[in-house]
Amino acid sequence: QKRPGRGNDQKRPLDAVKDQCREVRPRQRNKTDGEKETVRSQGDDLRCMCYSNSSVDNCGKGTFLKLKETLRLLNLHYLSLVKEEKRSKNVEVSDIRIVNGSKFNISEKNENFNLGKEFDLLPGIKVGHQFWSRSQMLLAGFREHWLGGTDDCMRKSNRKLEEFLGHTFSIAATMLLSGESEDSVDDLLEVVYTGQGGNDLVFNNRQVKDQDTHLGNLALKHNMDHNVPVSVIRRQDCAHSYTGKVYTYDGLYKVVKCWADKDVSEFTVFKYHLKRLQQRPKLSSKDQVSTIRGKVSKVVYALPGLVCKDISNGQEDICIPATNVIDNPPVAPSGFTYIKSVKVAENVILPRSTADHGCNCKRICTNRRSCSCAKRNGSDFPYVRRRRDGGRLIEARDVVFECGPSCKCGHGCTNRTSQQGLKYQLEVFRTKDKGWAVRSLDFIPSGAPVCEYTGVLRRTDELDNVYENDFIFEIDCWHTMNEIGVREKRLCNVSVSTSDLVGMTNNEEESEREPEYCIDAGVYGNVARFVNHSCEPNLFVQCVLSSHHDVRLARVVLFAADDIPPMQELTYDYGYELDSVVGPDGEIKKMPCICGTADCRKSLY
Ligand SMILES: C[S@@+](CC[C@H](N)C(=O)[O-])C[C@H]1O[C@@H](n2cnc3c(N)ncnc32)[C@H](O)[C@@H]1O
Repeated sequence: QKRPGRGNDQKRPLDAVKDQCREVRPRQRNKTDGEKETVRSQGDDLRCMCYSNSSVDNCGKGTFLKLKETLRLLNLHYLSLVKEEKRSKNVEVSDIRIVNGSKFNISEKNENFNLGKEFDLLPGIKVGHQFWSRSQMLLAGFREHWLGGTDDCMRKSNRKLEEFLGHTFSIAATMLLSGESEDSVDDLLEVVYTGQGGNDLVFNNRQVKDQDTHLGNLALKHNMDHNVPVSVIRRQDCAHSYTGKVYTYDGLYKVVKCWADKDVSEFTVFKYHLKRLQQRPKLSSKDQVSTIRGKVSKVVYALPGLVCKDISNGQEDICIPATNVIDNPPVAPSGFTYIKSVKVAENVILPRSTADHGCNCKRICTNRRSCSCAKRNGSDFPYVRRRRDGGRLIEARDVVFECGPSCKCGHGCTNRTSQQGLKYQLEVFRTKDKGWAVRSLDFIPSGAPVCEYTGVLRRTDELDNVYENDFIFEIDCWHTMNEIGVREKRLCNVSVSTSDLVGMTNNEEESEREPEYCIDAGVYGNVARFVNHSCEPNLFVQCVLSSHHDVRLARVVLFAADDIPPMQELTYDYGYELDSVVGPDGEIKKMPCICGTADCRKSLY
């Protein structure tokens, strides 16, 4: 009888993305798509692109996934560049270098990654969508120009303009509000924007000459004259972002007025009064907190429905609040005891860490040729660390060998990234239909460890309450390495030296058996026990070995597969094989999946 368990089909987020991204093509619009239409707004006629409902649904969902895949590929590219930067002093990772990288030259980007720029609803990019760099916006096709506030469509999109408006003049498609040069009138519904040009970009950004009516400035006037709305992006500082900035899509604005003015130094500047289109989706107050300011302000965000200040009872470095705005009266999560690290069942013996497990590096491991832990990872370091991002896994692997108790390096070594405890402010919250769930109040960068799955480390064949227990995680590292069942190997170009590993068997029959050990979080567990399943998850499961080399007893750590904005539910793919769960009556058990994603498999198992 197969038991409920997880980890059968651990997705390979980045590898899978690499294949799929090749299929991404510029969006082909059908005839009914993108027809000129007059939309009533604030008493005026506005001319903008309008998609029929069905095509918004079809393209919107498909494009959303393509966008996610493109951004994953971009993140992989970024982390690989950071690795290169660490190895060679001549390589510096800048946003522009990311775009100019071989995989991402602009022409290839246009063919493979540009999702199509429109003047209205941008497929795949909803109001509130956050970008972490200009390169992300560029590669997603959201903007076409690297610099400047206003992205006029004169150069690349004349054909589109002709199709759309019958004109060949420039139109602004997107504009960036940096919060630096705008007038004080910005209440999220109305903005007075100062045009572009004439400022010292290299030194202090001050106005050094008059602005002229070229490019973006002219384009914005055309928007006003011809009633074409412009997509507004707001830029904010954000410590978690690798560029130090976050760019939030704030929807469509109409240019209602423009005029020439004098700035404090008496140079001529152009001013544009913009009003947000009321019929477009609004940022909800929660989103405004989380997206407009780039991260959740803990003062503004008072955690409605707080039922427990810290489910870890002070065990974690960062408290984990629980909220419940669903039940009446609201209840707190119960029926388990929080444990920060794995508890080993009495009849399980964890191998002892011996000197030959450890590396001899001093302080931090940097030399991939001499560090014995790096050698086990295919003569490479699996993590990179930049600034204070705490370390990020470049790509999902069959297994990651981290430094451990026998290593001579210190606790700050990047090759101990998953051992540093919680780094993000997580919240357990009650959902309408899936019980408890987890989200983060902080931005989580892709590749960052989110939490380890803790519980009691048990032999799988000794579980007693298996049919009622939803919290069992089977440790299937060995199965992934050997592509047993539906599991797929990760990172095919990295071969793990099996001579180092314990728990391996050459006996085919034995190796095909179900995982021998599992982590049972039914009674003892941590925040990971509340993370739900999704068919399009934003986390992935990574097996990690740090204090021993027995793959059957590997640690299980959840990592971010994407850049995850605040307030988004955290999920991973439970990876059940279909029809693999058998009930006490011998019948196959089914559990419908309600993750709600476009590509939902409709069944957990
Ligand atoms: C590890 S627990 C996750 C936390 C759980 N929601 C809770 O309230 O404790 C796994 C259980 O959550 C529920 N669950 C998680 N993801 C789900 C999904 N996508 N669809 C339906 N139920 C889900 C199922 O009942 C599953 O057995």
